Amino acid sequence: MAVSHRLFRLFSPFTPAKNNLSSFLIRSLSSSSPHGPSLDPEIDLKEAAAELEKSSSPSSSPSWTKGRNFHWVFLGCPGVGKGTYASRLSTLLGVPHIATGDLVREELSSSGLLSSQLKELVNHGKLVPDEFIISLLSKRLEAGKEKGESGYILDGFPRTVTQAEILEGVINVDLVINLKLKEEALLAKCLGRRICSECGANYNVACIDIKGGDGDDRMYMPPLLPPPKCESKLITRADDTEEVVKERLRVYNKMTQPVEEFYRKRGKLLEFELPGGIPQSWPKLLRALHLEDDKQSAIA
Ligand SMILES: Nc1ncnc2c1ncn2[C@@H]1O[C@H](COP(=O)(O)OP(=O)(O)O)[C@@H](O)[C@H]1O
Repeated sequence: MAVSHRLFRLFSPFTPAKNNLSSFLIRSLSSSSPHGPSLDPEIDLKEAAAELEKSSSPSSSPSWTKGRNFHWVFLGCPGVGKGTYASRLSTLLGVPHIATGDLVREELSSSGLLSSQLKELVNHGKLVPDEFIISLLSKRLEAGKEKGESGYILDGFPRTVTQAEILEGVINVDLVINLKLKEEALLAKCLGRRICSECGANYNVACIDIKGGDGDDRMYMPPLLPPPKCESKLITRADDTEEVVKERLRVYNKMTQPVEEFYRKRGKLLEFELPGGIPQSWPKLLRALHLEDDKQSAIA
């Protein structure tokens, strides 16, 4: 039996508590999932959306720069820099950066059968089942809501049209930033990625220099090297090998690219082509978002 089916069987008995975010996300999933039995066929997405509207903070501000109830999503291929820019915006806007990849990796660090089955998927560049990711994200959003979080920047979710439909049914996403980068740079950026095993900070040892030509500008991305305190603690993600990155790029094109179209049709997609490294891209991204960062020269 395929790993994803075995995992679905592990998750399908999940019975969420009533009247909370997890409950609505999971019940929405069960009524829309094309590949699994329904947990509660009487609940539909509209009902979930209406209930959530009552229970969550208001999010209908027409301007994405108003207030702190940002519900933003980052899309983009592996290695494009979603984590880097989502985390900078999260600091600037004072809303949490929620990366489903981080939630998955935390889960993988626990032992047990489920964790080893998930590891098999992640380390082969496959997506984990929608049920699992919805369950993880729901728990994270619930915990945030209890702490008074009233907005967030999602990174790595949604990654399938099913996930996007579910999210759209329960939350009013204001803006989807679709980061783009020359394909030649993506693989090099994933292979150069390093993480500090102690503080979790991300670095990149790749020095990318793509010659211009045919109307294209030269693209230079200097390495993002660690400070001395992290230098000896750097690790590489198990899924950042050449073979697995190529598979992740293939999976992105097949499963996640349709999500771009999903948001384009709804007028929520902001396409942003990264012109180079952080010093060039960050100010340009801020301008595209009509944001200002007083400290930008210090942190670029
Ligand atoms: N929304 C999601 N749906 C399914 N799987 C996910 C999702 N988010 C993260 N994952 C799993 O976690 C892995 C790592 O995610 P992430 O850190 O976002 O990687 P990337 O650098 O490829 O964008 C993915 O390859 C996938 O296995």
